[in-house]
Amino acid sequence: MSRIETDSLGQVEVPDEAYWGAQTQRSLINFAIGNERMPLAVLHGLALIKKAAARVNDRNGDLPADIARLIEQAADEVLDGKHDDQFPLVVWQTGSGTQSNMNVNEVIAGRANELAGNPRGGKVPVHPNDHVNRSQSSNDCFPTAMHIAAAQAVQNHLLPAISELSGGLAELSARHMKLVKTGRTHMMDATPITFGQELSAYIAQLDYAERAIRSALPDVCELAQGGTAVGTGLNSPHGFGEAIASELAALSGLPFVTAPNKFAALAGHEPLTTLSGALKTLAVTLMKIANDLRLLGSGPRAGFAEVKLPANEPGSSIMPGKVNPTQCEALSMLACQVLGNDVAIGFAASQGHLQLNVFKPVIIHNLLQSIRLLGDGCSNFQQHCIAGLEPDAEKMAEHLERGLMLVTALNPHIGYDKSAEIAKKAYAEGLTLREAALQLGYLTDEQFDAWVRPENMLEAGAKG
Ligand SMILES: O=C(O)C[C@H](O)C(=O)O
Repeated sequence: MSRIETDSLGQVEVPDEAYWGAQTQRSLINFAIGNERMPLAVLHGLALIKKAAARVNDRNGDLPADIARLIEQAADEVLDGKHDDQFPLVVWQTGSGTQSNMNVNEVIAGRANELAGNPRGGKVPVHPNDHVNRSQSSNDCFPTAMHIAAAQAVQNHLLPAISELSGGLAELSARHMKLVKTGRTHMMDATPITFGQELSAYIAQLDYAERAIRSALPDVCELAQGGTAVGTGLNSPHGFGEAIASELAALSGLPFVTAPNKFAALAGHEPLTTLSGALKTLAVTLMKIANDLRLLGSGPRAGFAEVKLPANEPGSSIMPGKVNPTQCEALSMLACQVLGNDVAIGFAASQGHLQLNVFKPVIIHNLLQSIRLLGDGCSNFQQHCIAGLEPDAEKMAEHLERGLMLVTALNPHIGYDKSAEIAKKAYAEGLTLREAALQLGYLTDEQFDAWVRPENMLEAGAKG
């Protein structure tokens, strides 16, 4: 069953059960592209704006109090997730997000009218444009919703997940701070390091990424709302931007403020581009961690085999007993996606034409996907990889003993050239360093014991 809804182009048939109106229905018909829905976080961001706008408009005397109350009530239902099925539009629509803004305006009006005792949908007593969209344009609402959604996702999902992974690595690092193993540079044997030291690098790298993300947040907390169509604020009252930003801050608990230049807030997306750059830094860090651990876990017989990754599931459908570094694979795949998303965001953000950037949906779709993947990735990797990861101390000791670069400890005693001769002879003739050194007559057995001590080669100022 259907009903007739109208917009400025005429009449449209809308399913009876839908709260939306003509403009949402037209978008559904005109943009049957892909199956990427507009993220719910953006739609909830828009609903929060409608609620805040109703309050400010009510206070200013720009909306009758009963209409404002109906809008707030319907917006609250949307925010509670009661109407999530009423937002069917895809990302690949108008570049300003107008159709999703209208989708939210129509659903809130459609439900408010029902709450007022009228049939679902329609424009009486609550009109989607005149009342729900009062003092607003999609051009300021949509970027505001983008910033709200991004800030909430970073604050509530990503930052706690980074701490979780960092905490797990810190615990593992502390537990193995004295476990000596061979270091590797250029993928070749180098001087010793402890497993704890090796892991401490990952924690510091995560800290850099986290700091970059945190420092992007203040600009993301600046909101375009109040700029209306082109940034001048036409059709909104004086002070509307400041008033709605503080209303949104109070409603969300996040430190939102009005953007100092509304023209830039509509036409550009520098704050979200910067945030995406910081997410790229985190993806780069996670890629390094995942790659290192799958290398160190390679084997179990014919690889490095210095760490044992948790055996979470059978790895192969054909090779019995094989276990694969699947957590590292998932983490590095999602890092690739985030790196790609950052490229798409960069292209899209560079396409501001005159007063409006019309690549907004693709920016926020990619950005929220990156935040979600990184947050889930950090938590999942902690729980299903780091928490169950154990070093193989025996294998580490074996590699250390056979390693030729312990010879570096002899540099201060016999010089680089003689030390190099020892290493080359040991490698060429399959000897230990000790055997080669003694055969060359460059030092005694006792001197070798005193000078070549991996545990004394782990910090600045140490001399073998
Ligand atoms: O939807 C609006 O409020 C404005 C639209 O994006 C436009 O600039 O044409």
